[in-house]
Amino acid sequence: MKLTVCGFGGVGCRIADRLVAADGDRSRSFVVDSVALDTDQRDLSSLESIPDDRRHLYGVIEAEGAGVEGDRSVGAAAADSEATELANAVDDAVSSQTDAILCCVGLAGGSGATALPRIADELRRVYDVPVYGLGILPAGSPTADDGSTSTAARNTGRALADIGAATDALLLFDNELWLGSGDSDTDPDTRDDLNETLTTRVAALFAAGEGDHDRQIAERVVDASEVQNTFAAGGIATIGYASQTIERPTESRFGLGILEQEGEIDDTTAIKAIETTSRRAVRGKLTVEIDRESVQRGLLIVGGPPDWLNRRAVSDARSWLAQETGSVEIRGGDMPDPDGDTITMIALLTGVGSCPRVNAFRAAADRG
Ligand SMILES: Nc1nc2c(ncn2[C@@H]2O[C@H](COP(=O)(O)OP(=O)(O)OP(=O)(O)O)[C@@H](O)[C@H]2O)c(=O)[nH]1
Repeated sequence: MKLTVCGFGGVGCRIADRLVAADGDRSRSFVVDSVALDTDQRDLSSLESIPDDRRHLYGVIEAEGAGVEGDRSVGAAAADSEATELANAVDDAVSSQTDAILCCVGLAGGSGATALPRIADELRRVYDVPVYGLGILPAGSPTADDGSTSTAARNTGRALADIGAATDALLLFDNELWLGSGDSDTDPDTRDDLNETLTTRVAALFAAGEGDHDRQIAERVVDASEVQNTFAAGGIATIGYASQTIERPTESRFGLGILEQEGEIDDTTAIKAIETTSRRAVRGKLTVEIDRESVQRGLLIVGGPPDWLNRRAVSDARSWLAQETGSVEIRGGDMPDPDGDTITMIALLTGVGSCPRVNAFRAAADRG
């Protein structure tokens, strides 16, 4: 599925930048073009993969090129004063190839989270393609023991409401869930690790439907419309991901290990590998923790060498996901990788009705 990737604010631009870099590293390309919009000149300059002419500093009068330090009212004023320029900047990065526009943002900040809903509204009015949000929840509890709430928590609650309403679906990543103990999500090394974890999952999902230079055609290739139809449930979305290294069996033609060649894999081994990987993807850590029974739609993508993609096992894994989520709309697809040595499972769960962290941030915003 081909994306125009947009970064809004410091966090959003860093993540968009990582996605563009990840796209350059893989054989299946999913990025059509990219754009970075921020009020902070230093953050914009530190990007590595989004081209210079796609980086736009805005709100110089309001923020003086130094960001807004979490102040949503300054961020909103900056976005309002240059709304047309920002929309035009995204416009330049959208082409006839674009299947969807992905808007990345840190929900706790002041610039990106206030600019995104304004621009997303405009993009949805102009384009036929869906506009998806990719939002980062900050680490930490939204409410302190004494009942007080931080600016970051209140900002996040407000951003969830605004961006949720302005986009076709909002994919979330929760820093708290993925943070090692004692780490802080403001530490540059830690946030690079978080961004890597996120990028791996998001890139795997969107690259899944893209051709691998016509190598091997899957029996059931993931189509951009499958991803779009899954996201069409709307609301909150999350990704589950697991991969398992497989050992290809070898046999020797003359015994005693002479002239070893690849042997056939037996069904039981392939079925077991797909079963365990799908369970790990869905029951393991998602990008944001949700109540799995509140999912409306799901997409399960299975990647690996074609002879390991056992039809029955793949179909059983989908049925299992339907049971696990109580959803009747589970789509599926293959991502064959003839030279690969891993089974990869990507589970996209959408239309989430219950997400405890989202509820907690919304409550913090209501209280504040
Ligand atoms: N996953 C991730 N989280 C980050 C990153 N940088 C910051 N955060 C988290 O996002 C929160 C907000 O960070 P800020 O730096 O204020 O956000 P920002 O995007 O620069 O803000 P604006 O540019 O005003 O939109 C931080 O408190 C961290 O919780 C990052 O690169 N990746």
